[in-house]
Amino acid sequence: MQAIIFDLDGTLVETAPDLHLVLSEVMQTLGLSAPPLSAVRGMIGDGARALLDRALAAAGQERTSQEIDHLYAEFIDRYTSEPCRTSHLYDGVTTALEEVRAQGAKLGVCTNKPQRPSELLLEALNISQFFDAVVGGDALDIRKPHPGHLQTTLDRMGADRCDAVMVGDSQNDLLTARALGVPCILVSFGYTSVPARELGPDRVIDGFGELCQALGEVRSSA
Ligand SMILES: O=C(O)COP(=O)(O)O
Ligand SMILES: [Mg+2]
Repeated sequence: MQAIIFDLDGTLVETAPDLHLVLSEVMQTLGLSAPPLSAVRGMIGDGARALLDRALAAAGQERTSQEIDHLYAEFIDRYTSEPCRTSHLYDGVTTALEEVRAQGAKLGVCTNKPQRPSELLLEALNISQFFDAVVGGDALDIRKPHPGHLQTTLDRMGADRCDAVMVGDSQNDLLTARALGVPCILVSFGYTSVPARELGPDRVIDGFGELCQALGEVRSSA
């Protein structure tokens, strides 16, 4: 039985505008402006704390780790209280999830977004029922690109890595999958400073309408 593990931000859900909004609110408490949305899109992928670090660095700010802890707590509080203001599924996500589920695949989410807002977001977008496991970036001591994050997701899904395919948007997803010998499909529309095609995954898809065919091709060349 096939196991498909999805990244969340930039793969299933367009979350950058909401992350940008919360970042702006938190930075405003310091009298600072957040970087523009276009720049923030390139800062997502290593969790909320890394986003905050990168945004502060872009604003030329050096803060103590205690100050950053405080800001991070503020960020998580605000984001968790309203994780889905404008966030939305990319076109075709629900249909594609229905299709692969109907074919008997087990599905999981392996994301560097913290656990609680990840779960709330999936519920708000009405897709949480598709997943056998969701493992957020603060659920373990490690996170992507550490392969243990993907391995734990597979374990919680009751799936084997030999049956797995990772679907993501960034180098982190590709590195994580490769480290476990899992094929990787990248979407071309997510959050990555290096375009998906240049990263060299097994397949690139430009939309979720292409997912089933790409899964078939990856499986037959495995
Ligand atoms: O929140 C982030 O920084 C990234 O999350 P992702 O792993 O779902 O892309
Ligand atoms: Mg992502």
